[in-house]
Amino acid sequence: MTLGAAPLRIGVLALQGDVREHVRALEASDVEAFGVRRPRELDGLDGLVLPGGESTTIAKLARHFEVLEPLRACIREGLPTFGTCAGMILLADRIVDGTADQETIGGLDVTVRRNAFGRQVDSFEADLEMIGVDGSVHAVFIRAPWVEQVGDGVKILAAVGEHPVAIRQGHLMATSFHPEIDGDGRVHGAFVDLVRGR
Ligand SMILES: NC(=O)CC[C@H](N)C(=O)O
Repeated sequence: MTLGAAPLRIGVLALQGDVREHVRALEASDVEAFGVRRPRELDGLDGLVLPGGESTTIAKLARHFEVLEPLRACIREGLPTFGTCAGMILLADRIVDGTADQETIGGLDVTVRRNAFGRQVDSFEADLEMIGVDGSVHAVFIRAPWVEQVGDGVKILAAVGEHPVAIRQGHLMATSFHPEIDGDGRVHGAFVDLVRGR
């Protein structure tokens, strides 16, 4: 008899945003998923999701809970991490239209523009082709960022017009949209594949 491997453990940063929906979407890929907030809860994770919400608020809360530096350290050390919407902004090394004192966690060699699609199209939905996901992805954008400039190591997985909205750089992945809304878990599945591959 062989023993089954322990399921992967994936944390969802639970400072703000739709944590429960991310947990559910991850569970569709047979992983153990749960909210994390304290530095010690990052110990032993196989992967991490940074949800959408308000990037300025999440960064401030991360400072308050003294988890900002531990998050930076985990990402530097190679923890596979998936940022969605505000989570994409938090993973970006550079942002445009942030607030004056806005901090990010960083790690992705990209410039991300906040609220990029403008007031006319504050929120919209689109069916996209995305590298690594079979079939089209129904993507929900809510005051979403786009990727304005990418470094050499960044692979563009999906775009709206000429604007990248899903990217990967090594152990990091990010989408401008909210795959936990209206999704069927396939985008989270692509992230779980990334985690399994590392
Ligand atoms: N849905 C979202 O996560 C919106 C992101 C938000 N506009 C920000 O700047 O953080």
